[in-house]
Order: sequence, then C-alpha cells, then structure tokens
Amino acid sequence: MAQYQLPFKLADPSLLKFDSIIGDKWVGAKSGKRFEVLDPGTDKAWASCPANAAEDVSAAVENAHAAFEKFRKVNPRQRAKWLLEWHNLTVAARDDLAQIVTHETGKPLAEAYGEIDYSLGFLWWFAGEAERIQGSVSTAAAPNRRVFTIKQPIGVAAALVPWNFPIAMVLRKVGAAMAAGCTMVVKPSPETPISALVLAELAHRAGIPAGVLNVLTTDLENTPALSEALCKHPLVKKVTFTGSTRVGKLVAEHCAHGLKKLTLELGGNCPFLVFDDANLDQAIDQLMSLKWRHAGQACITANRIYVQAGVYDRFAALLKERTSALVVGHGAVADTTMGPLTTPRSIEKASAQVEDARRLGADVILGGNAVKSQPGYFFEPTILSGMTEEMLISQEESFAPIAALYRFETEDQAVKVANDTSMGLASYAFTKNIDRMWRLLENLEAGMIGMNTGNSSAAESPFGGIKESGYGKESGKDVAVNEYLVTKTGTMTLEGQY
Ligand SMILES: O=CCCC(=O)O
Repeated sequence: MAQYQLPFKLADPSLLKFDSIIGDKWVGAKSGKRFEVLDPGTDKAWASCPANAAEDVSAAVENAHAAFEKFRKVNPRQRAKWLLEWHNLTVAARDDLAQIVTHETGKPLAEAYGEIDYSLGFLWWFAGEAERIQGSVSTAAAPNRRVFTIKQPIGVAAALVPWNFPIAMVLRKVGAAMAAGCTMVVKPSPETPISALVLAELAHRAGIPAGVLNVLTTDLENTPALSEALCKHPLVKKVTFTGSTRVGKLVAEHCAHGLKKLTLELGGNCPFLVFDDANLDQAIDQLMSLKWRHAGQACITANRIYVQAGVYDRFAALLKERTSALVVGHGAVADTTMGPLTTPRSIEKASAQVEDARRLGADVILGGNAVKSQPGYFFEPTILSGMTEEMLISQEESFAPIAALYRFETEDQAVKVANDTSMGLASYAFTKNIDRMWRLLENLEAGMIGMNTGNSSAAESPFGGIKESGYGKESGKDVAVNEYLVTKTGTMTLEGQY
C-alpha cells in the first residue's frame, strides 16, 4: 500500500485492511486486480482493494457454508455475546471508524459519528433478538393432534450493500443474520469497501468464528457479474439488497432462478407534507436534518416537499434562511456542515434535474450548481420553488442536496400527489390536527410514516418500504430476524385420551 498516503491518522492503524476476507484469510482477487478508493472531498485515491470477479464468489460462499454448518448449532446466548463484544469493540474504534467513513463517503465527521452511533444500535438490538427467537405450539382441530413450529437459520446469506451508510447498512444486515444463526458474504459498494473490512476485523477481534462474516470487495465494472454469481450460487439461501429500484429488479430476477428468499430496500422518492396548522419551526428543524443528511444521499430523504398554500411563502423563506447558513466543505474540516456527494455521477444527475426543473418553470431560490472552485464532488445546497408534477424530480429520487418545494391547497390533493409515485418507502407529515394525522397514517402509501418527525430510523423500528420501494423489513422486533429464518412445522399424533 506504500504508494498511497493516508489522509488521516488513526489511533489503531492495524484496524485498516485492504484485502477481502474469506474464512480466516485476508485475500486478493484471483486475477490480482485491484481498484482505488477515493476521497470524495478531494477526488484523490487513498487506498486500493481487490477487484473480485464472479470467479471469486465460490470460495467465499463455500467458506460461509462450512462456517454455517457449525454456527447454526451455536447456542443463541453465545451468538448474543459475540454481537455484544463486537458492539463494544466498535464503540472503542468509534473515532477511527468516523475518519474512515468521512474519507469514503464524504459526509461530515459529526454525521459519521451519528451513523456509527445509529449502527451500534443494531448490534445491541440483535444481541437481544438472538435469544428471543421462538416457535409455537397449538392444539389441532383433528383429535389427538398437536402442531408446533420451530425456527431455523436459513443458511448462507449474501448482502449487497450501498455506499451511503456503509457501517449502518452492514451492521443492520449482519446483525440480523447472526442473531438468526446465519453466516454471510457481504459485497460492499465499490465506493466504501474499507468500512466493511474494518467491521470484519472488529468481528474477528470479538471472537466471531472465521467464515461467519466474509467480505468480497469489488469495483464498479465487476459488480454486476459478481452480484449475479452470489445471487445464483446454490449455497446462498437468502439475499438482502439495499440500493436503487432499477438494480433491485435485477437482483430479484437473479434470485428468482433459485427462488431465493429476498429482502429489497429500494428507492424512496419520499414526500414531506407541511400543513397550515403545523408547527413550522418543528417542521423546518426536522427537514434541515432529514434533507441535508449526507447531502441528500439517503433513501428516506425528503425528495418532494409539499407545503400548504397558507404557509408556503413563510416556509420557503425560513428554509432558505436556515439553508444559507450551511457550510459546504471537506467532511473532516471542523466547521463543515455539508460534505460532497459520494460519486461524480451524482453531480451529473443533480445538474440535469435542476436544469430540467428550471426549464419547466421552477425558481431556483438557492444554489443550483456544482461547485467547481475546489476538487471533490461538491454541489451547492439547492432550493427549488414552484415545482410541478411533470418535472424529473417528481418522478425520480434526486439523491443530492436539492430541496424541491410544491404548493398544495387541500389534504385530499396532498395525499393524491404524495402517493402519485411508483415508490413507497417513507412519507412525512406535519400537522397538529390529530384526526388529520391519523388519516394520513392510513392513507399515505409508504412503509414508514414520520408523524411530526423526519427521523424514524432506529434498531427497534421495522425499516422497509412498499410498492417499488421493495419488500421485507430490516430492524424491529421479530420481523428483521425472521428474514433469515425458516419456519418448520411439526405435527404429532398422540395416543391415548387427551
Ligand atoms: O439510505 C438508506 C438508509 C437510511 C437509514 O437507515 O436511515
């Protein structure tokens, strides 16, 4: 690794790993090829990782399967203890992890810490879940018959993980899989492999047996073929994917071949509704954190902001005032409150969306441009007013720091436009009318409804969408671990009188 200069200092540099981990070995790709990891805040490479290809998949899956044969029999309390030890070591490595997350994703250090703390919740939560996996017993309708169910781990799981929350998305998936007794092959995103490798190193230090967590890194070019090989490998019994709806459909096609159990956490295009009777300060505070979190690069971010006519102008002015105070810069610089986008592709998409909105009549009341005065993938925090339904942002996620404001008159109209999307991940509503809030909870088409809040992600809350935002739940009681379990039914006939 001598040719790369680390742009940060770590308290424990031995945490850093630059090879994939299969079983107990840190390994390169069979081809020997590697790819570079870039700092989105400078556009400079600071590490490289193996560019694994489809031919590298079998070794990882076979190791995970050999580990599964033993791990499935491990007592749940022991699995819980390992998860807790992993949690404790991750707490101890918090400062180092934050630096790595910032230099892979670009997000400001404060947000990197926020992600780590959110992620620690998953290890803590799933340690508890491991011991609460339960079957059932019932008396059948037929005489002298009892029916019972047991839950068993499904087998090797594959996780296809995005770059926007590289710690949280790995721990949310591996935590649930391990609690269930499954082993896993993780394919991190090409932008953020190091975060996943450090987590694997911490898992190893926590005593988690070799082969339970395998990490196969790869570049953009090899990602489609490697992912397909993982999904189609006969020993992989479960796939979990977080990413775009377009890729999610491909993953579903691959999994259909082997009828693999699948969890899909896909795109959002989430509406954020502010009614005349809302507490505007509360709505603005929540929108500021939700919209600008990781420069708009979260699947649950507010993509379309609908504001009722009576408060529209005041809301737009307040949002502009608060947003103008954001400090855009490198995530590791102390006063930065918004970092770069993680990929240069995102700049192109954001520019095209702003241009499209402008052409169709929207007002750009703040920002609107890529920042060209410094290296890195920066885009100005942008507010568009007077948005209409035919504009691109109305139909697709922007995944960029663009707040798109729409005016509405009535609740019925707001619900209709909010639901007018193929996606259904999260919706947000701000109103002090409790009857209206209840109607919105029932009428908004999304898997998660934020009610006077823009922040509902937590280990204890089921996370997942409906419609083309996917299916299956991550985190939350029972539901997340169930994604990694099969239910076996036992039926017993008893002799004698009962
Ligand atoms: O972007 C997807 C995940 C966001 C979250 O877990 O809050």
